[in-house]
Amino acid sequence: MTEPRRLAVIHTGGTIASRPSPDGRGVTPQQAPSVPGLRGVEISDFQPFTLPSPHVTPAHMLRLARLVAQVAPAHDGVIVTHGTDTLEETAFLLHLLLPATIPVVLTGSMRHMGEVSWDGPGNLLDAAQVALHPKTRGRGALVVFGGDLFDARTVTKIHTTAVDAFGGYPGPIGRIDRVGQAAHIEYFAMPEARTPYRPEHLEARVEILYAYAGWQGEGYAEACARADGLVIAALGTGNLPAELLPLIEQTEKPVVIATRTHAGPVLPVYGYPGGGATLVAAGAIPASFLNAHKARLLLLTLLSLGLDRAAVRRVFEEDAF
Ligand SMILES: NC(=O)C[C@H](N)C(=O)O
Repeated sequence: MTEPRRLAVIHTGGTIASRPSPDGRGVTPQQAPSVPGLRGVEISDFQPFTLPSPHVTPAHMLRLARLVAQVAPAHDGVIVTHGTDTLEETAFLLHLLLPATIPVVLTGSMRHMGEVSWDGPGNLLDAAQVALHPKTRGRGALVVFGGDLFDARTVTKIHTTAVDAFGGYPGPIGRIDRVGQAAHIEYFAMPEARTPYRPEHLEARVEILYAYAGWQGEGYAEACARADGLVIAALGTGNLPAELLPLIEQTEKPVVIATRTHAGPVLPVYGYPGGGATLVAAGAIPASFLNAHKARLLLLTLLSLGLDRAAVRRVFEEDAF
């Protein structure tokens, strides 16, 4: 007889654990779902917290990363159920903090268990089969949703209600389908080696500012005074209105320039005041291809490790994440 494979399922809340609350005030996380239809798999459930994902903080993510590292050696795969609103942030932090040798797959649902179109069971089964599959070894944290497999660095929530809620440029790195009962899993690229970051805490303060036509820097000075570092969701390839240039020139703290555009890199192309080239010359750090909220988590991790602005710049420049 073959040994059963061991799967750890870590429940954290979200719609996948939700139902309408008895008081009629709306849908809330209540009950962890179970993984359907897996034969020859021994499941251990863990429930470190049960939260809607807008309530999840970097401190919860750090706790979760430690729990995954703790349970992984005794299991063949780990899945994490999570609310979809901040799922990509938790996935990216697990990617940053855990070695790629731990197969950890995050999933959730867009419809709750009381709805006819409840998408929890399919996503759970997909996540479990992906986590346990030999081709998943060495890929670290992944997101599985609607049959698509996503890299934690590029995945993002692209729809507020659709069941295929996740995407992001350049798209999925793999796919799970079924032939009869058997899972058919393909990856479109080989895994990459990388070294995880190991912060003791995530207590640095990093805030995000969102650029818009006509922004004159309102809120910048206040955010800069409070925070250890800033991320700006800038325009296009990382450009800002001219008024921001002198503010950034005067800032000693790291200012990372991401983009509010949904795909593509931040590059020092434009030389008009506030153009990307002038911001970089003023000391700002381009976020590469990370969206603003993932750039924030990377900056938060690096500042919590005590890196200075020059060292932070190198990490972003070298895509060392
Ligand atoms: N589909 C979901 O899970 C959304 C929910 N608001 C959450 O992120 O917790």
